[in-house]
Amino acid sequence: MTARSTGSPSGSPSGRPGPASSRTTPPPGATVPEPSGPDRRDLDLKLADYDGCFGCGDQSSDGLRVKQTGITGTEVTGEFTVLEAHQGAPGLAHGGVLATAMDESLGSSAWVLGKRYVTGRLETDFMAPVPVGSTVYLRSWCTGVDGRKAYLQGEGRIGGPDGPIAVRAAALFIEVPEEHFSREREG
Ligand SMILES: CCCCCCCCCCCCCC(=O)SCCNC(=O)CCNC(=O)[C@H](O)C(C)(C)COP(=O)(O)OP(=O)(O)OC[C@H]1O[C@@H](n2cnc3c(N)ncnc32)[C@H](O)[C@@H]1OP(=O)(O)O
Repeated sequence: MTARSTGSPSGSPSGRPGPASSRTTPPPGATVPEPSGPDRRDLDLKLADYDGCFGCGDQSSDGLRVKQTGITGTEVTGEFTVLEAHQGAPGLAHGGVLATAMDESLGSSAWVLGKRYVTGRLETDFMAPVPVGSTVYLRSWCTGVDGRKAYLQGEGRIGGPDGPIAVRAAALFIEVPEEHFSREREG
């Protein structure tokens, strides 16, 4: 696997600091590997096998049903529409729903790295309220990998890929062995 240097973190469109704390910022020397995960066709097959995810599955009527729309390097784009079931304050998306959408998006970007990752830490900045009925455009990318730790950032924009930023996120994902998931199921 070849590697390139860690890119600089996303800018700060509002003058606020970026979303990443020291725990979600890659250490010096961390690199972003070339993705070795699935191509688009494999991805569709994989998702067809797994409808139960609250973030992207089709089985949960109140789930977010995030649709992944593109993969370029480690950057994954997706979108979902805010339903009434996703409200916090009347008419507005619940912050936890937006955090879940970011977890899904960041997790998809980790997934294209080609290993099994779970979210260890998730940080979010809520930048603007999101009305029910809005489509939120998600974008996440990897900022560095250091051993078992993958660092990711992402954003959700309202109404279009270039719309106003509603939420920004930074996360640390941890690589786990396959047994992680069977162990969790067995309790
Ligand atoms: C393209 C589209 C594709 C779509 C495909 C589907 C995508 C699906 C997307 C779905 C998306 C949804 C995804 C989800 O929702 S995943 C579900 C939510 N997450 C979990 O359930 C994870 C629960 N936690 C655990 O299982 C364990 O705690 C893990 C496995 C994370 C670590 O326990 P483990 O015993 O294995 O390892 P360790 O404790 O030695 O830690 C290892 C290292 O990591 C560091 N560390 C750990 N935690 C933190 C922290 N919080 N901040 C800072 N650092 C942290 C730690 O200090 C250590 O560092 P060092 O001492 O080595 O330096």
